[in-house]
Amino acid sequence: MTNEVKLEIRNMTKKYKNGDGVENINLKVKTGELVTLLGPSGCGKTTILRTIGGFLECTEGNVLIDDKNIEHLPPERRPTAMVFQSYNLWPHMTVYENMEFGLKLRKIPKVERHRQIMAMMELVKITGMEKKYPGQMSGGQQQRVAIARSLLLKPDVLLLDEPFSALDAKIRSQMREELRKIQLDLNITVVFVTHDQEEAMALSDRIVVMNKGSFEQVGTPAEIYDKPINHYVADFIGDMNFIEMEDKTIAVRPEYVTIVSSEAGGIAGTIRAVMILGHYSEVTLDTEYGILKSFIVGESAEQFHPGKKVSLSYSKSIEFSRRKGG
Ligand SMILES: Nc1ncnc2c1ncn2[C@@H]1O[C@H](COP(=O)(O)OP(=O)(O)OP(=O)(O)O)[C@@H](O)[C@H]1O
Repeated sequence: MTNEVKLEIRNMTKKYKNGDGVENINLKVKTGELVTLLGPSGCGKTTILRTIGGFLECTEGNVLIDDKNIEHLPPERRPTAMVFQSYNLWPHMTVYENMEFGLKLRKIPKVERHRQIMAMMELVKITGMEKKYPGQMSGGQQQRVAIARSLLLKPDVLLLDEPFSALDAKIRSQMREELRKIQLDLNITVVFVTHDQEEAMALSDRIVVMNKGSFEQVGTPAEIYDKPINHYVADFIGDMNFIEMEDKTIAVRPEYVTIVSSEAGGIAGTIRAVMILGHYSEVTLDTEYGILKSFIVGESAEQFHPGKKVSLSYSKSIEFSRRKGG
């Protein structure tokens, strides 16, 4: 990643006729950076991606790549390429033909096309599948073809709209890792859309947390996780306990909650349930602040059973004032 700005969205608003859309969006993405738009369904992630790709017109504001306004350009003339959730491969073309199509349009000579396609197939690990049709491949393989096809166009900015959401959990995390590696190796600038916070945390240089058409917080995964700026972000990312006081809310991650014997002071609680989740256990407790959770690593959760009276303390917390905490 470098410090130069590759993509800039400046004061962008996109409103649909019914009033839905996104408002006053500002974002700078650096060359080689992977920025993820993260938020619940309907918050406007795809709308932003489509305005960058040229599939939607901004109502107000600009989209710039390398400081040049690209708004007058149709999608195919923009220095962007988009990969969709549904792969969008041409079913009547082989893998090879799918990948070759864009290069032909760009008048790349045949020998050079072949060289580039073979190298790209190797990069995304689909070597040997060039004669297959999309219908003869798994979802993960088809998405590899779709990503390869986009990368062959050497876009300045690659736009990925929930590319892995149709894949099962294991393939999904594998694809995520591979994408990140390719993206770093080739130093590609990526805007990635997902509603999956784990995917966003695992992949991104920076995450934009969205809510109802605007940005709540922009930051590195660690900043978003450790220093959420408000109740919404704290609640949306990871697990969080909220302890409501008169004038403020104290937010505590369950991994920072420790359970001790009831004589020890702190917040009194009664164990409600213990769930062993592999490498850690989730203990839920009834307290005067409602239900609170603690994550415990290792075997120590075995000493807790429902009904046991205990005491809670926490080592790290974030405070939101009630007024602006929202
Ligand atoms: N063509 C359209 N006409 C009118 N409203 C639209 C149109 N497309 C999207 N919307 C609305 O704009 C808002 C943002 O939609 P968008 O698809 O950008 O959200 P999203 O965050 O990508 O959601 P998802 O995760 O479900 O894809 C939603 O309220 C949606 O209903």
